[in-house]
Amino acid sequence: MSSEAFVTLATNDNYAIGAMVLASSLRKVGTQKHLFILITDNVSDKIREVLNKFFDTIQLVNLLKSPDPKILEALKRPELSVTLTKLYCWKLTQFTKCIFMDADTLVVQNIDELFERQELSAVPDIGWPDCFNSGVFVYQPSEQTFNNLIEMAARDGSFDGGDQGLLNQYFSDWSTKDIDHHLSFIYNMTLASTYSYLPAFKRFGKNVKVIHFLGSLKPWYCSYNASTKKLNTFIGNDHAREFIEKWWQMMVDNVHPVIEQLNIVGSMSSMAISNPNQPSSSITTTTADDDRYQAWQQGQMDYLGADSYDNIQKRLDQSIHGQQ
Ligand SMILES: O=c1ccn([C@@H]2O[C@H](COP(=O)(O)OP(=O)(O)O[C@H]3O[C@H](CO)[C@@H](O)[C@H](O)[C@H]3O)[C@@H](O)[C@H]2O)c(=O)[nH]1
Ligand SMILES: [Mn+2]
Repeated sequence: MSSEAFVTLATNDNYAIGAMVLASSLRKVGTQKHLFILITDNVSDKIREVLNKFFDTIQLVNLLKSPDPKILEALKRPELSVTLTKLYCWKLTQFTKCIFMDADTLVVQNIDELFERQELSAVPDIGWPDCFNSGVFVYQPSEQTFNNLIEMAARDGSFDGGDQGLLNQYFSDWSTKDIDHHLSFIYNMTLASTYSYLPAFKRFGKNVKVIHFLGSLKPWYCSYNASTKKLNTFIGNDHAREFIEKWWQMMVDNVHPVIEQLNIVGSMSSMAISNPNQPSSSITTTTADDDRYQAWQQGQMDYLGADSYDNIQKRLDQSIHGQQ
């Protein structure tokens, strides 16, 4: 077994779909590295079956039942539970070096060269470039580091309530200590950069190796027409659209056939690709009925049903009008 791995995390079926697309994209660019996913109880059995086809190892972690008192102490802050799950990647000491990638990333060129970098290497966050973005990072598994991180989470919390704040607190000299720990932006290009610095994107965009769909508009919330290879509705610039369509094309070409082969589309009563911020009833697509199944066969996949546009619109309204 290779001693180096790409590691991701999914705590629900939505992110698991993202993880499958990520894994497909990694294989498509020819990596031979181990593909590893951490999941929690909430990932459905059907989706786990599909994940098996994409990942070499699926590891279930269940923090809530963890016997470790330090973890339970930290879990008094429920919003940290997902954060702590990501930290579990440090426990994979069967590997000497790993690259953690968020489930909302897509690889478009081989990135195996990152295994030559040291812990902790990452890309500056475009919101505050003295902090790194924790969507892609090179690290070295270690029980000691894991314990230190959990201790810090329990003691100090995280300044942004997520793993990114905590990791930046822990690796606090990242921005000043060693420039070799700064990865090029091409390893974690966030879509917002196509809005905030378009000329740079036009000049360097072709070099991009990893796209990160950071923020609340995840590709799986968009509705895509596989016949026209276009998003059905999309508010945003053409570059962002192009990347989301790339994600969807990977989904249609590599993930959907596996789901179909396992006969999940026909047998599932509902496929809950839902947004945790919205009531799930309004955005659950029932795939069992014949009409939906036929639509799938014709490439008309609309995971979120007709309501997806409304939900995106609502979220955009919230950000434009500043309502939380
Ligand atoms: O309900 C959830 C939420 C997140 N994740 C996993 O955690 C990652 C991070 O969440 P994400 O929604 O991708 O966050 P971002 O929109 O990317 O926001 C930023 O803030 C997060 C919290 O600090 C960091 O984890 C991210 O790396 C950083 O890019 C995901 O990709 C998944 O792998 C789940 O499995 N389930
Ligand atoms: Mn992310």
